[in-house]
Amino acid sequence: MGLGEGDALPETRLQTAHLRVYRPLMIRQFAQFYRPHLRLVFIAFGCAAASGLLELGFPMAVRAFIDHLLPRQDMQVVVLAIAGLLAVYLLNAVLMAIVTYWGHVLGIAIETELRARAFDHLLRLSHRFYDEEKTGHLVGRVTKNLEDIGEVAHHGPEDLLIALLTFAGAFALMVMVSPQLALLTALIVPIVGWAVAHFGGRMTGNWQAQFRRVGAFNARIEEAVGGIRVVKAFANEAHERRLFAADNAGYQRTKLDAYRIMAIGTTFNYLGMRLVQLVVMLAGAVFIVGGSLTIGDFVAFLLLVGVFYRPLEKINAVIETYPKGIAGFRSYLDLMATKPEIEDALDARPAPALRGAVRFEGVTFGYDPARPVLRGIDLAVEPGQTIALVGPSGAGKTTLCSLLPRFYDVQGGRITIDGIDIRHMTLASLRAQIGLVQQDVFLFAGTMRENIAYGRLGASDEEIMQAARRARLDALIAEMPAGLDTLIGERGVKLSGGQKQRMAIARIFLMNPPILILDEATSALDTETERAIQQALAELAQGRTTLVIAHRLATIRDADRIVVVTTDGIAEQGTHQDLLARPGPYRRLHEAQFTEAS
Ligand SMILES: Nc1ncnc2c1ncn2[C@@H]1O[C@H](COP(=O)(O)OP(=O)(O)OP(=O)(O)O)[C@@H](O)[C@H]1O
Repeated sequence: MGLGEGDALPETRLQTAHLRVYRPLMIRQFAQFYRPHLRLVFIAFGCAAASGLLELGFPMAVRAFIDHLLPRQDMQVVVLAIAGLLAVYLLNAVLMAIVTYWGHVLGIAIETELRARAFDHLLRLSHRFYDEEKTGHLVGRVTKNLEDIGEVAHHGPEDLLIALLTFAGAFALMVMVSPQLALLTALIVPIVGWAVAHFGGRMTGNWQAQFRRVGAFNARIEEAVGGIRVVKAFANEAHERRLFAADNAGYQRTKLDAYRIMAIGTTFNYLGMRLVQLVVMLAGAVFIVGGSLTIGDFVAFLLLVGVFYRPLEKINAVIETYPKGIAGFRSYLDLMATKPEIEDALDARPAPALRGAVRFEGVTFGYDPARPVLRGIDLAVEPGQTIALVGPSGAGKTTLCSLLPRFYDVQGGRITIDGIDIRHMTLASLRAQIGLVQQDVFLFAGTMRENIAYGRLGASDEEIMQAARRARLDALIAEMPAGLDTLIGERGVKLSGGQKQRMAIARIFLMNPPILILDEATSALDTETERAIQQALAELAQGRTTLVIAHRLATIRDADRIVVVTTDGIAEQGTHQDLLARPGPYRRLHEAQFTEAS
């Protein structure tokens, strides 16, 4: 289906990297999800098969009724036969109820499992993946895209089984009743079968497009709502509305394409089926007149044609569900095929309790390997030392620090802690020993207690309060009407910048790691808050190996060592006094800030 002009979908890595997932492989991968539910499979499919067989019996019963019972004109036998049919119907009703409920239990169990795996996979994917992807897209992949898989998981194999049974069974009976009519029917069936397969395939493609569309506007909503304060500050509502309208219209077009396919597909199927009926009626009439077919045979045959087509009709009726489920499973497979860039090595061991001797040895790294940000960096930090990283914006200070918890892996050289290459430690044990206070503090929409406790889940109230006290948050908590239970809004919007930073510091007090990375906030705070935060940070750094990314030189005078990072690497290092004494970049930076401040 063609995309209109100006209609290009945002190209993200995941979207363009659509794998060609071959059908047999896909079916095999899907089949493995049934394995833990074999009992349910047996119940649902067993009942479905039994129900299918009972359905087949009905036309034959009608045939016997017309040709053998009616001519006897014995009401007692007629009533008996109808009572027998009632019993069969009741049994069939029970079977269908079982299939409906337990079949869906099975389907939903599979859908839930897929969703859990997809979410788990998202948690495992690395920073680089998230650098490229948009949240809105990813939300769609775990929610809407998987919606109909449960339906397909339930109905797909069951319908297939019933289809096979009824096709084979009905056709055998048709041949038995009238071989000539059966042959005629068999000639027309492939046309209808082709239509179902063809339009189903086109719908699957359309659903994939719809998912991308939904992803695009989810991302748009997520950005506009997430950045609503910026949108309003620039009074750019009209601009956002226009962008959204374009996405919305794109989705509308794709959906209309779907309904066009559906309309044509349904018409084809309907006509195909009716055509068979008419041909059978015409030919049947000729055979009846010629004396080679009884009325009972004729009626039974027409009913058998109905049974024969039911699976096709069913597939057609759910033409939305199947292709949507298949497209959803493809999107799931695509996501799962994206391997986490950074994972535990096979021989990784949990790190012991670290002392914090950090060494960067000839470290080279670039987000794009062709354009390294860091080249041959050598840096050694003794346990408990505080090292301040300073230098021009974009020099790679943050990048250097993000290599330590392995948010990205070095491309050359290595990083060791206490002499162990960090790639030989398990990620969880490494990261549990590195505390990170970022410039841009992220808080979850919850209470102050929950946010502080994120540093160590399961910490007691006493421990949380102690961490809050050390982060100079106790006065604030005492002021709040709900104390620690105060809700702080999405991303902590109800807190001030300084309060958010102290929340981040409290978390790390609770976490109590031997290594610390402080990305100093650039925004200036009032002197009192600034002092409170500096005191809290100084206390936090005590006894821990600390890397501070410093923007204001005044805050790092007491650092054990100051390292000046420039785009060409480490330009110089030493104490504040040492560096000031030389006419190097530090002195220039210092003079610049000093002149600015005065
Ligand atoms: N996630 C990323 N993907 C691609 N490039 C990045 C990414 N993060 C940073 N960069 C680039 O890497 C370079 C170093 O950035 P980095 O944030 O490490 O600098 P910095 O010294 O910490 O700067 P600042 O003092 O402004 O915070 C910059 O050129 C930046 O554009």
